[in-house]
Amino acid sequence: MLDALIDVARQGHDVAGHIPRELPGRLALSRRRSMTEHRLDAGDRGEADVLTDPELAHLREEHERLLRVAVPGLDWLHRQLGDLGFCLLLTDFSGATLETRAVDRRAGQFASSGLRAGACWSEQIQGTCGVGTAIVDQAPVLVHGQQHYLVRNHGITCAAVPLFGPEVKLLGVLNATACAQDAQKFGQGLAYRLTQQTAVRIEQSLFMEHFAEHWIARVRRQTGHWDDDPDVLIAFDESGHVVGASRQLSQRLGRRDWSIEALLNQSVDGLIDFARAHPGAPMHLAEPSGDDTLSAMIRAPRRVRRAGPARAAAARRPAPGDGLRRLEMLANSKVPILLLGETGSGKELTAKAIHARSRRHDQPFVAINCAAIPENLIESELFGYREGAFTGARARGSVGKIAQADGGTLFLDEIGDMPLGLQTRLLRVLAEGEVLALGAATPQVVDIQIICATHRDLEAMVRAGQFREDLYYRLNAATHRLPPLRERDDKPALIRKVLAEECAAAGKSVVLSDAVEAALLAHPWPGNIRELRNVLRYAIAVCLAPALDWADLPETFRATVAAEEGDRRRVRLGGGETASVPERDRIVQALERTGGCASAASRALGVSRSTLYRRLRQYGIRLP
Ligand SMILES: Nc1ncnc2c1ncn2[C@@H]1O[C@H](COP(=O)(O)OP(=O)(O)OP(=O)(O)O)[C@@H](O)[C@H]1O
Repeated sequence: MLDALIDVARQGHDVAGHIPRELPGRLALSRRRSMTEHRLDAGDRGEADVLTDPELAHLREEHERLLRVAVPGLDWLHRQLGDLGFCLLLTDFSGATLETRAVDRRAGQFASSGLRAGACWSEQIQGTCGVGTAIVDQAPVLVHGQQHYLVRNHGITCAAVPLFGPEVKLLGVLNATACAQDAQKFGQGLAYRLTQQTAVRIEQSLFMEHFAEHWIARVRRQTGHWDDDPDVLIAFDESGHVVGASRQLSQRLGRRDWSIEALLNQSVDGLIDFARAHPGAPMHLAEPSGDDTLSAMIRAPRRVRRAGPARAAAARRPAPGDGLRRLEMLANSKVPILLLGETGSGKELTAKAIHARSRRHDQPFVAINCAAIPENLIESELFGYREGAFTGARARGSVGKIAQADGGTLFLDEIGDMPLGLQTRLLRVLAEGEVLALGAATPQVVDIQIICATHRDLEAMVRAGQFREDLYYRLNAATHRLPPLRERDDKPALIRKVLAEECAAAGKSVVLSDAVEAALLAHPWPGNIRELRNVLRYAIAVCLAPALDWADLPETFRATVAAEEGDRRRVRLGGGETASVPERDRIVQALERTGGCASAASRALGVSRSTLYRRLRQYGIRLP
């Protein structure tokens, strides 16, 4: 595997600062999208949308982590390029400008060209441009003068580089713009190279921060020349299990499980012992060829896990309604939205709310449940067909759901159940904005906002080869997770809200008795809000008194609650453990005796450190 690392390091070097050969083709495609898909008027001189101050403040809050890490990089780049007449932009993944930098005497001029905080530089709004095209292609781009689609942007030249987070997810774009003449004078190439180098550094800082609780190997190929390759970063845990790697290496490794031993040809104990004995020193790995050397700096975990599982989950838990505003903004910029959540947690309701508050609210909202339609019919349902496309087809053909949603929103529920072949066709719709009906000769251009939803673990499906990785990355830029009802902080308020809605629908007015309220609050609600609504609807229908009583609840629900209460009592009495307790106990005792030191505990138990870590994972034991 060392060869793979050397390749990746070399590739990183080759990519940095070089203008990609395929750029003219990409710009031509973007131009076509601007015309046919975004239907922009190249001569439009109107003011582009700019976020209001409160909207911008909200957006900055949402991207607090990106800003914290990227702003020092933006400032550094400004020190290099500001005096040469460049204005710098940091945008989020939809092209909304979060921060700008320009020297004072030029700031006003740049702002009047739309280079200011809150302005949106998506391709859908500006046509071919640095930021927007870098977002669509997920690759760096250089757009000079008249290569911009809108005439009003012909006077500027832009070097834009996408920024990816540690999970290879697009977070935003770093962009350097100058007046076209200045850029020619002072070197567009220089701006491009420096912007790429800064983007690499920002990505590395994000990686280091994200994996601060893990061991990190910074692998470096030194060539004997002055321009060393960018570091390849690999994060791993004490058992040697690789938990993350920098982008190019991640792509090279695929989604399999890797151990640091396999990647670096060194035992994990050897790496850790070396790092402890020689902090900050590079560890020599190999001499691949001639003068070149490959070395790794091993960084110890910075932070100890402080939060217990419950606190960590609470920290991750979104506040009610949190993020809906951001989704509304995204709905207007045509970034596909992915809603994740258990069944009944409100995905479809959220999709409808996004549509209702978007600019498309008076256009169709078309929903299709990919799990509910037989596999052989989904294709014709989605894409439609021309007359005679297949035996049994309706004589006059049929308009597919995608075309029906033209101008509006297409909601693809249970996207995880979409057959692989159709995923490829959907990807084409997303990339090119065109739909080809079965049996049709020419595609139809469509303008749709796509919202997908699933209760499945798409990442695991990608790993298992059941979901296309490229489609997953297309869809997951704007992901919104709906918490299960049992984890919602607003559970009491939500119960009251659904009760009020169901009372209104039934034309009754009832309240909850204490016993019922306690049962509703304690139940884990595997069917989430749908289950809650059904239980309350039933109870309201049969209730004869002004307060819902225990006896009004559906019998199956009462039986489940009684069983759950029994389980809780057994656990309180310590009787709920399973057969494999002895080994688990021995491990816990060994850790207690050794003050939580994994090495000492593994010696005491007579197993290797990696075996101990495997067991810890297996039994869900966390080190203090
Ligand atoms: N915030 C909410 N307030 C009130 N009712 C809600 C809320 N969210 C969801 N519901 C109700 O819960 C039920 C299920 O919602 P929805 O169909 O949107 O869930 P879903 O996640 O799409 O489910 P599935 O994955 O099974 O399709 C509906 O009756 C809906 O009215």
